[in-house]
Amino acid sequence: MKNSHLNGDEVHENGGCDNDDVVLGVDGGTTSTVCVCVPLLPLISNQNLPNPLPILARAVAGSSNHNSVGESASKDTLEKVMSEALSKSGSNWSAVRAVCLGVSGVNHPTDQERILHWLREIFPSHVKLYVHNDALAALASGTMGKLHGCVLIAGTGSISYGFSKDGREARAAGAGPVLGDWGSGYGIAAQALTAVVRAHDGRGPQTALTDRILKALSLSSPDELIGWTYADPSWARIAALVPDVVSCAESGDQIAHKILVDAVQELALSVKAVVQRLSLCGADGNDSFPVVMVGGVLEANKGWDIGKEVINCIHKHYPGAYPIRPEVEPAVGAALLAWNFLMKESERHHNS
Ligand SMILES: Nc1ncnc2c1ncn2[C@@H]1O[C@H](COP(=O)(O)OP(=O)(O)OP(=O)(O)O)[C@@H](O)[C@H]1O
Repeated sequence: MKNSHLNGDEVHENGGCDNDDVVLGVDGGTTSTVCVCVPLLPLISNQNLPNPLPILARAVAGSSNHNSVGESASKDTLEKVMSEALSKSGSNWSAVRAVCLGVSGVNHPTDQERILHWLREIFPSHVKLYVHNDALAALASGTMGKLHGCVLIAGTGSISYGFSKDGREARAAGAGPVLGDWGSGYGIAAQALTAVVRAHDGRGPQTALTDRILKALSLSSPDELIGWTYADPSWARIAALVPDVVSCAESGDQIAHKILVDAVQELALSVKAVVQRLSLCGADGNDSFPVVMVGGVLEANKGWDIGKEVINCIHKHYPGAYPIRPEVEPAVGAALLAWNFLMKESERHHNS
């Protein structure tokens, strides 16, 4: 493997890269971190992206959200996952031409700067570095690297994130369960558990959620839910109950149905907030724009399909919104973003 020996401003006929040069795309989530290593040349030499995109290697590690695991563990995880992807691809650090990290917990320019500063200690100055919130990588995974439109992520947590054609960005929700992400997996499951306890106390109506959830958790009484939640309050463990809520709603339980209807409203509201702030729908409200749908909660279900209901709700306000369920994972979206940024810089260089 050769070092490209280019500084960032040099542009050759092939876009300024060697055959062996690679791009790293990283999706740093709260649950896991994925890094893909992509060869740069096929991306540069094709006007259209090759389909399927060549992936040299993929590596997976644990959480890299600094809010969850702390800064030092987050750095260790990111470095480890990049190193593993490079070694699996038979490549090494000196072949890296650009890196795009989409990391959850990057919410402020200071988060971005801190990570960029640390990355600069690993990579020499000619390597292009881009650090963003992981939602941006998810958006790019649906738009094949184009930064336009809105992404809705609903997994354990939820967030809506958008980008306008003139480069403005906006987000809504994604602040965690304490701060009201009621459309998230955690939000839905917490509402369901609350409904069970309320019914048991006599503070709320009876619901099929009681039997369903107790069975799923191998518990015999709602009283035991107190010990169950205190034993391990991790968000993903609670959020895992969403398919049980969906089943109850599908069997006609009104409480479960109402919880899902409220979640749909919350998720659609977060998309609408982003669309409004960025005027993605245009002055007359009819412009078309993509809404990239990501996360387990938006999985298509035969009966109660949360993702479909969210889209129906968005369509009432914005008929031009078109849903995209990405065919590639967010880490590939991050690699595509790095490629896109490189192309833009190369164009700017040619035009100057
Ligand atoms: N068929 C389904 N219908 C609805 N929800 C589902 C379905 N399958 C899984 N889920 C829910 O999806 C959530 C997990 O989704 P996902 O794996 O995308 O999240 P994550 O990566 O753990 O979280 P995050 O994106 O917040 O980091 C859980 O709440 C789970 O209960």
